[in-house]
Amino acid sequence: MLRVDVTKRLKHFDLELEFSCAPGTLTAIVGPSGAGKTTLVRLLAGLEKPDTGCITFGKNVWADAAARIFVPARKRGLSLVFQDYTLFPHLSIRKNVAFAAPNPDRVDELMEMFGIRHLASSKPASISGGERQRAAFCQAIAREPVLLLLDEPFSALDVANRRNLRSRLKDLKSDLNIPILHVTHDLDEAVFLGDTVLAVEQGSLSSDWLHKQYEQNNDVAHDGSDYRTVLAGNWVMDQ
Ligand SMILES: Nc1ncnc2c1ncn2[C@@H]1O[C@H](COP(=O)(O)OP(=O)(O)OP(=O)(O)O)[C@@H](O)[C@H]1O
Repeated sequence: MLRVDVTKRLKHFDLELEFSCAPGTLTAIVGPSGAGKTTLVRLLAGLEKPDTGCITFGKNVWADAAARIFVPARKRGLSLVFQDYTLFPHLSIRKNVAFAAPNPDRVDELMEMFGIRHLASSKPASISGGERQRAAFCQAIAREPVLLLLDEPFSALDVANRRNLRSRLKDLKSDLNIPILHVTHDLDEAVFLGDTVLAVEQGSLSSDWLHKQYEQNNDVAHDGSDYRTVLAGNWVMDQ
């Protein structure tokens, strides 16, 4: 279980967040631009230190401001996928995916699942953006991380690639059995993928923003699900 209870002073407001994510579940983080979503990802990834509070993963303390404990990114055993794919340009796609992967069989299985097995010997520069992002996903998962952090991983993709990757992620979610944190601007995507949807506004959890979005979206999400159902359930954590 990932537990987060931190504050961090930002330029215009304080980030103050408290929540937890269980293994096998996906927590979608939504909210307006500049709300602090990427800062949260950077705190979890070990790229920034909280000013106060703790981040723990199971029995491991990753950050504790009072005790001056801070475990750096490379020692947290997590994977991070951004909007911009993070592949080594000089390595083939298979070597990229296999980089830091403990189990070679899993590499081939994941490449098959993400539809990039035929690109095994290609270099990143010679394949499409969507294929590169699929390879970046495979690489992130093949490392067998304890936590998967996704920061707008689909936002540079066209609709078809976006849908394809979304579905793969949904299929994999419970199999991976790790907490997944997914930052997105797309509320439909958050509702489609998320077991929990957290809205962050000005650094704090707030369901107000989500309610406003729901009203503007005319009650019904594009996939047919009703935001009202989502908002009435346990999906949204109210502060
Ligand atoms: N290290 C920092 N120190 C002080 N302020 C920061 C720091 N990093 C980001 N900020 C500020 O904190 C706010 C939140 O930024 P952040 O990138 O986390 O938002 P976001 O929700 O991810 O936005 P977007 O959806 O546009 O990517 C912004 O006003 C930003 O200028």
